Amino acid sequence: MDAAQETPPAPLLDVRGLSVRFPGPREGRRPSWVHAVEDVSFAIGRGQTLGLVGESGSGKSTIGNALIRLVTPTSGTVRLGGRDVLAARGAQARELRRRIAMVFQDPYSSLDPRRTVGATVREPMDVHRMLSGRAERNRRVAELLDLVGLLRETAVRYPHELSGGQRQRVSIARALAADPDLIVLDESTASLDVSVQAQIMNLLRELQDELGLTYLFISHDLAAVEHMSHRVVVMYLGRLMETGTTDHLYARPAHPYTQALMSAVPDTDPATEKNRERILLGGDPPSPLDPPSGCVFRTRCPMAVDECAEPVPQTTVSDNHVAWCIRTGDSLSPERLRRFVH
Ligand SMILES: Nc1ncnc2c1ncn2[C@@H]1O[C@H](COP(=O)(O)OP(=O)(O)OP(=O)(O)O)[C@@H](O)[C@H]1O
Repeated sequence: MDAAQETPPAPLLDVRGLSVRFPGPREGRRPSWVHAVEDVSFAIGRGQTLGLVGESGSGKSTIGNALIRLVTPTSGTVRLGGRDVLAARGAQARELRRRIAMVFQDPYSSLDPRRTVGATVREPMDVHRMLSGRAERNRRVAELLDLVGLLRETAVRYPHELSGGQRQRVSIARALAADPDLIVLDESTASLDVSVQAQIMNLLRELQDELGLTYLFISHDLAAVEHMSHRVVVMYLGRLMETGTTDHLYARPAHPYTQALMSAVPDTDPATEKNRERILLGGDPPSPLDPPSGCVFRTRCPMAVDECAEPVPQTTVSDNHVAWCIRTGDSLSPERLRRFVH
């Protein structure tokens, strides 16, 4: 292989040092800050899916919202196809906004109840003045409904006439209408029944293969993330804990937080479920108003030592797999294990 072939292609999305702080309650005269996302970096290659996983409050939605500029980051850069998303203004900002679409969790509240499906799906094309006129856009709406597995006649219906799965298909058609490069899927299957969830995930994968789409798949559901993603990022309290290819990370989770998350997923095989070691984390997550120094997970971590209060270096686990933990590769002492494993 020559040098040119060895250079990996530039990622479609490149997020560097992203931090988002929200104003918190005032303590007397002093303002306070919610550290929602702190110094997060990741990249997604074109046609790939990155899974973003973590418990409620870990900062996942804030990252998605920062990408579509619903929230303003405190610092960091977001590049799409090499162009600076956060610094863009005017026509360039509108163009970049078109190229990143979002599908939200709740198809019940994210669709306007007074608009027909056709008008809802057409709206992004109207906003971005795409195609040559309304007739052309309506033709495209029909194609998009086909693409997401809905009958063309659905265009004249209203959201309340549809099932949850059908509504989420409408949300996906609407996201596709602007012809985006990247789709942020924020808990997009979480409110659906298990069987409908599987159908929507399969639809998303088929669309990715067909259209070369790139996804940021945000979910607290480890199994859904494993099914959908090429790479995974694990977050806790606004910080990165671990990232790697899905196969590596699920086969050998290196961070104690990832191990705890994975041990909490019920095993579908009752024989292995009975013998499984479950790590129960003590206490509640600390307040994002006053996160711990060093590793933010240390206050609940069964492996924590004094040095964990110092800044955490990045540790290479294997090719394409890193963790932010100084105890990676160490095993728990039997006494510590007894305190945390039930
Ligand atoms: N507008 C806001 N103002 C103040 N704090 C906020 C705001 N939005 C989010 N937060 C806080 O930021 C932190 C991260 O929230 P975020 O919604 O990004 O987490 P999440 O991982 O997506 O969780 P969930 O799945 O529950 O939405 C939380 O502590 C949350 O309370």
